[in-house]
Amino acid sequence: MSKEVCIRVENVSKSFGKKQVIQDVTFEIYKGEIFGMLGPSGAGKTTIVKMMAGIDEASKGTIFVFDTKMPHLQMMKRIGFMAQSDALYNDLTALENLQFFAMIYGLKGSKQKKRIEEVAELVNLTNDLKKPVHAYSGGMKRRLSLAVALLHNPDLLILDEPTVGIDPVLRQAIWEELRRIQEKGTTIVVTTHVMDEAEKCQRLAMIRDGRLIAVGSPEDLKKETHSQTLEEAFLYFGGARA
Ligand SMILES: Nc1ncnc2c1ncn2[C@@H]1O[C@H](COP(=O)(O)OP(=O)(O)OP(=O)(O)O)[C@@H](O)[C@H]1O
Repeated sequence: MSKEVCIRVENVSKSFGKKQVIQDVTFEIYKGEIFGMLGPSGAGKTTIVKMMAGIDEASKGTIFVFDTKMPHLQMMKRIGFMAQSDALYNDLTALENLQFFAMIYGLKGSKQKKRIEEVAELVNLTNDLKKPVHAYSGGMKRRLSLAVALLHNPDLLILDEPTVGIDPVLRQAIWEELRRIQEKGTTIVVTTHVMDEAEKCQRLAMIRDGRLIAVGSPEDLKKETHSQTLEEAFLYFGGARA
């Protein structure tokens, strides 16, 4: 794997009104890796990935994606973002949803058709495209959201809790898909509060109370803290900083 930088988070803080929720966070994500953002609910994972995706702006500090300061409209076209709640049109079929978002990305005609077929195949929804989304299960909606995020072939894919509410079998299928996408050279950022998912990432950032408490590969983070599990390592780093 190359060590070229995809995302550089530099001294980033974020406040909502008087409440500071991200405190001077600095780390890098390399091109082509699956990078995890691990932390409990409310730690600040969503806030950080939204700033990476250019949906929100840092109050202090800077985020660079492919050396471009975010937010940046052109760069956002190279990013696929899957939010925590599915932003789908329930009354439309899955195919119509994909066609709608493809149009927004400027994909038309035979190119659009081909790309929709590809992403549907990738998330295993080829045979369910004609169903209205309101007839979809939660897991199918997540997979359709992933397909939407992949439509424009992004160089960077940012997924906010992609497998929440998804059963273990589907969760495994999604991870297999992510690895396939990674093999094509895409950098993937995934937020999670689940330790076994964090284990699947090449490297991860541990976030607690808006602070970066550790960053490294799951192996290194465990070794460094003489821990058997990532959970133990997380508690160690959290406690060491408290
Ligand atoms: N728009 C907002 N206005 C005010 N506070 C906010 C806003 N968005 C997030 N926060 C606060 O920022 C903190 C971090 O929230 P964030 O959603 O980033 O955490 P998270 O780690 O992604 O949690 P979860 O796993 O539950 O999604 C929380 O205290 C949250 O209440």
